[in-house]
Amino acid sequence: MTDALTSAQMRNIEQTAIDGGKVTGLELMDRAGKAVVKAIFETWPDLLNAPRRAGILAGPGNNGGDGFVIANRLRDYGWDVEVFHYGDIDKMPPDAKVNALAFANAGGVVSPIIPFEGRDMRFADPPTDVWIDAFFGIGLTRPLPEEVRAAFLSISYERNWQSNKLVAVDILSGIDADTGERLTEFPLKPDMTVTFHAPKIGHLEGEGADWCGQLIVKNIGL
Ligand SMILES: NC(=O)C1=CN([C@@H]2O[C@H](COP(=O)(O)OP(=O)(O)OC[C@H]3O[C@@H](n4cnc5c(N)ncnc54)[C@H](O)[C@@H]3O)[C@@H](O)[C@H]2O)[C@H](O)CC1
Ligand SMILES: [K+]
Repeated sequence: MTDALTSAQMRNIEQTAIDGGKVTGLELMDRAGKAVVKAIFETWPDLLNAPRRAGILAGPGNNGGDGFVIANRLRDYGWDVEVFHYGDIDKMPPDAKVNALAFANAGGVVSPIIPFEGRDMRFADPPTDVWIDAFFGIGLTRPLPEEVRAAFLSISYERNWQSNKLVAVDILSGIDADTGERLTEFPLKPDMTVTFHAPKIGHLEGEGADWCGQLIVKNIGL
C-alpha cells in the first residue's frame, strides 16, 4: 500500500493538479463520488440486481459534495435516495454546491438530519440498504456537532436491527485524518471506507485503523 498522506499533503496534490490545469476540482469530486459507487457494487454485487434505498448523510463541505455525487449516481441506477443534509446548500463550496443543486433540481429529496430524533430507526420502513457517511472528510478539525453525533446514533439502531451497509466517504466522520484520533465517541464502524489516491495517516494510525472497515483506495487520476 502506498505511503499514507496527511490531509495537507493530499490537498497539495489536488491543488497542484488543479493549478496545473490537469483537472478541475469538480472533475475530481465527480470521480471521487463515482469511485465510491463503483466500490459499493464491486464489494456487494447483489445490490445491483434490484433498485435499493440509500440514505446519504451529507455535510457542509466537499465531503458532502462527494455525497451528493453519490446520491445522483445511485438515482441514475433507479435507487430510492434521500439526502440528510447537515448544512445549507447555498453555503457549500462551489464544487459541492453544483452537485447538491443537481440533485435537488432533479427532484432529489433533501431532508434535515432532524427527522432521526424520536424516530425509532430500528423499524425504519422501508429499510435503508446502504448508508453513506459524507458528513466530514479530511476537513474535520474538531469533535462532531451534537446533532451529527445523534444522527449517527439513530442509524446505529437501524444497523443493529437491519442488515444495512455503512460506507464512509474518504474517512469515517469523527476520525482525525492526520492522527487517527477519534474526535467523537460513537459506536458506529463502517463496513467500508473508500478513500482517494492514497491512504491517509488516520486510516492506519491510532483508533482510525480500527474504524475503517474494509479500506478501499481508489485512483481519481491525480
Ligand atoms: N478538494 C477537492 O476538489 C476534492 C475534495 N474531495 C472531498 O473533499 C473532502 C474535504 O472537503 P472539505 O470541504 O475540505 O472538508 P470537509 O467536507 O471534510 O468538512 C467540511 C467543513 O466543515 C467544517 N468543519 C470541520 N470540522 C467541523 C466540525 N466538527 N463541526 C462543524 N463543521 C466542521 C470545516 O470548515 C470544513 O471545511 C475530502 O474529504 C473529500 O471527500 C474529493 O473527494 C476530491 C476533490
Ligand atoms: K466521511
